[in-house]
Formats: sequence, structure tokens, C-alpha cells
Amino acid sequence: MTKIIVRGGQRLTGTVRVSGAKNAVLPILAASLLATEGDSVICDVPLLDDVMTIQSVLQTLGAQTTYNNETMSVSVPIITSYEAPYELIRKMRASFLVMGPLLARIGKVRISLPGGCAIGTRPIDQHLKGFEAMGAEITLGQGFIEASVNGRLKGAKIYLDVASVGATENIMMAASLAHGTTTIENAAREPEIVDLANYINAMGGKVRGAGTGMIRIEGVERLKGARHNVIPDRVEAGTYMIASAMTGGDVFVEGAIADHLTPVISKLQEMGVEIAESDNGIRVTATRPLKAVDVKTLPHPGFPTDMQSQMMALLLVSEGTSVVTETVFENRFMHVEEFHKMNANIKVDGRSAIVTGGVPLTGAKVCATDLRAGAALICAALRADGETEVTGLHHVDRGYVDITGKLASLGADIRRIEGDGEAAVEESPAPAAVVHQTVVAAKASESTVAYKREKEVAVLKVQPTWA
Ligand SMILES: CC(=O)N[C@H]1[C@@H](OP(=O)(O)OP(=O)(O)OC[C@H]2O[C@@H](n3ccc(=O)[nH]c3=O)[C@H](O)[C@@H]2O)O[C@H](CO)[C@@H](O)[C@@H]1O
Ligand SMILES: C=C(OP(=O)(O)O)C(=O)O
Repeated sequence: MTKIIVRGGQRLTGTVRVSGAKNAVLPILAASLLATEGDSVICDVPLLDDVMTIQSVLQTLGAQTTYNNETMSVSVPIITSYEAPYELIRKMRASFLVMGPLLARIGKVRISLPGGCAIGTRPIDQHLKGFEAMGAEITLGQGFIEASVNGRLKGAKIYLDVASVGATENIMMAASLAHGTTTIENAAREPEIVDLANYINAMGGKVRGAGTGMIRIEGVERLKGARHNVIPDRVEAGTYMIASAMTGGDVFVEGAIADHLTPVISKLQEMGVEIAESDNGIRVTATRPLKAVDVKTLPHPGFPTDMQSQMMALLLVSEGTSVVTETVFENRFMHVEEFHKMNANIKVDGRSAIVTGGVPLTGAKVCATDLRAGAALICAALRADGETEVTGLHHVDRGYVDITGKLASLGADIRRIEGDGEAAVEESPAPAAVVHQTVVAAKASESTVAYKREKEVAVLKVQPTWA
């Protein structure tokens, strides 16, 4: 089995470069399907398993792609399939983001329900509600969804019940080629939404207000491939900031954008970590004992749920008791059991975890239960007494470029041992369960959205309904 072995106790120093953002590049690559002519050239594309997955999804749909030196070129003169297959879509949540572009471009899509980290039920009702408001007819099958539109999608006024990142992105992409203007109210405001809007606009789109709660998209007739640089990964940056603080280190996180990390920076400062922001990165120094703080995850600009487990690792080595409250995903404390194996004192009470800091951590055999949990365990291992063995690395490889090499370059005693293959771990609930969750979620909005659930859904032919 592939594993990372960390011997704790080394102080991290030096410079680490942040890679392009996973959660920005995935929707951007999905949006490249919208361009009927010209190549999209996307720079700073991180070498991650999730990027390879979205590349395969694009190729399945007819895209020609190349990937060299962190640059991916995509050209999609013709969409050759409207079906996004289960084997790829189950691997990660973001592959569901091809639904909006396919609906907008060819008016049809058949897509499996998405996978991704199993951190909650993760319904997709808000995505579907948006597409239906734009005129799509949606049918749920056994583990998949079919949608079609008669003619072109139409601009609509859409209010999201939750400020969902994925739903905002999917609707924004679909609306870019719709007839008329779409407004998304209670839109997600994450930096990755702004990056996607900038790319769509570079392609000739008209998206305004990204980064605020109200986005306005004027649909255009066609979009052309464009060149775009992906923003640096704020979650990867935040993880190295915590790794530095964890070890009493002095690390310059090159490329980190302070504006994207405001809630993480404020919490670190409250704890006593020194932060120096500059144009090309953030220096993180920890020279004194850290104080416990309470943390509550919220949609941006609140404290990001994707940093919750790494922050919990840091609270384990601070003085005092902290309360960590997770409000975004209902099942995102799975790392707590793994921390317990390292002698951590944490009690979970519903959506909150009470963390007693200052109890010495000890090395143990632990397993990454999801992507960020894996990173958090590695952070904790940097400070633990003795050796920690982290498995479940298929999660970590989805979102961190060479975490072993980057930490080793900062002085960590860390190595990776490749195994013959990972034990099969389900990344998401079985399709039937996901359909159930989706239908349950869909029922919440039954008055406005009618769903047909059928065992078999008629196979539709691929043909653009408008061009
Ligand atoms: C690839 C990607 O960008 N993933 C990120 C994205 O995931 P993702 O886009 O899946 O997360 P969402 O913002 O959609 O989810 C936020 C909340 O809304 C709920 N919800 C979502 C959609 C929907 O139709 N109905 C609904 O109820 C979810 O269950 C969750 O409780 O944002 C999350 C929240 O910042 C991050 O943790 C993920 O790293
Ligand atoms: C939860 C995450 O990813 P995904 O939405 O792809 O599961 C993440 O990046 O932490």
C-alpha cells in the first residue's frame, strides 16, 4: 500500500511555491467546452489526479487536449458525445460541472451523479433548479441524470437556497450561452468563482458581479478559446502556512494571495503566529507558544471548510481549549478518529468538536479519510513524537502537488513509499444512495421543480439543438 512516512520534530524553514488552484482549474477546464472555435490555453494547471480526471472527461466528450509544463490546451470544435461516464464522474465532484456547458452548447446531457470527498450528502438540487429555470427538462435515472432543452437555454432569475460553489459555477457556464440575461442571487463568492468568470469573459462572455452575492450573465451567441492563468491554490497555501506554524517554523509561501486567505490569516494571528504579507507571497513565522481559538466554517469570506481539518491539527498543539464548528458539510469530522490514534484529545458534539490542545501527539498508523483530512494528518505528524504512517493517499493526490517533495524541501523528515496499488476505498456513496439523497433534496423544492424518476431513460441522439 502506498504510504507517506513522517518522523516528527523538524522545524520547517525556506520557501515553498503554491501550485494552481484545483478548485479553480476544474471548472475552468469544464468551461473550455463552451468554446466552439480556437484553442483554450490554460496555464498554471497543477499536476493532480483530479486534473487528469477532468482531462479524460473532456476527451470522452470530443475535446482534443495536450498537457505540458503545467499548461493545458483544449480545443473542442465538435462535441462528439453528450454522455459523461460513471467511471470518471464518480471519481470527483467537479466532473459534474460539465453538465452546464453541455446543456448550453448541445442542448443535451446524460451524466452520472458525482463523487468527490464523502464529507456529506452533497445534493445537486440547486444545480438542477437553475437548469430547469433556464428551460431544461430533467430526468433522474438509476445513478444518472438526463437533461435536454428544446432550442437554446433561456436567461432566468435564479435564487440559490444555499450559496453553492458548484451550482453557481454550473449555472454561470450554462447562462453564458443562453438567450438573454440570467441573474444568480445568493451566489457563492469564492475566489474560484471570480477566476471562472474572468476566463469566461476572456472567451468573449459577459459575466458581471462575480465575487458578490449577485451575478449577472448576459448570454452570447458563441465563445472562443482563450488564454488564462489559474489563480494560486489558497487551500494548498493555507496548508503550508499551518505546517510552518505547527513546527515553530519560518516559511515563505510563494504565490499565496493574502486577500484569498483573510479568515485563515486572522485566525493564525489570533493564535500568535506572525504573518508578513508581500506582493508575491506570505511569510509565516511561529516563535512563541500558540493560543487556542474557536473556529467556525462558513461560505467565503468565512473560514473555509477545506481548511478545517488542518486548522484542527494546529489547535492540537496550542495552549487551551478550542471549539471547531463545521457548518458547511455535515460529515466533515472523520479525521477526528485518526487524530485520536495520535493521542489527540478531541470530543465531537454534533457539528462542533472540542479540542484540548497541548496534549503531546504521538506517531501512529493513520488513514486519510478525505483529501484535506490527509493533509491535516501529515501536518500533525510533523509535530508528533516518533513516526507516523499515512495511507489513503489517493485522496491527497487529488489535491496536493508533490506534498512529500514540498515538505521535504522545507526540512521535514518525510518520505513516500509507493505500493502495488491502493486498497479500494469508496470515495462516494453508491449511486443508488446518491440518487436517494438527490431525490430527497429535490423534494424540498417540488413545488417549483418537477422530477420524473425512471428506471430507464430513453437514449437521445447527439445533435446540437441550436448552433
Ligand atoms: C471542486 C470544488 O470546488 N469543491 C469545493 C466546492 O464543493 P461543492 O461545489 O460541492 O460545494 P457547495 O458549495 O456546492 O456545497 C456547500 C453546501 O451546499 C450544499 N448544497 C450544494 C449544492 C446543492 O445543489 N445543494 C446543496 O444543498 C452542500 O451539501 C453543502 O452543504 O465548495 C466546497 C465548499 O466551499 C468545498 O469544500 C469544495 O472543495
Ligand atoms: C472537498 C474537496 O474537494 P471535492 O469538492 O472535489 O470533493 C476539497 O477540495 O477539499
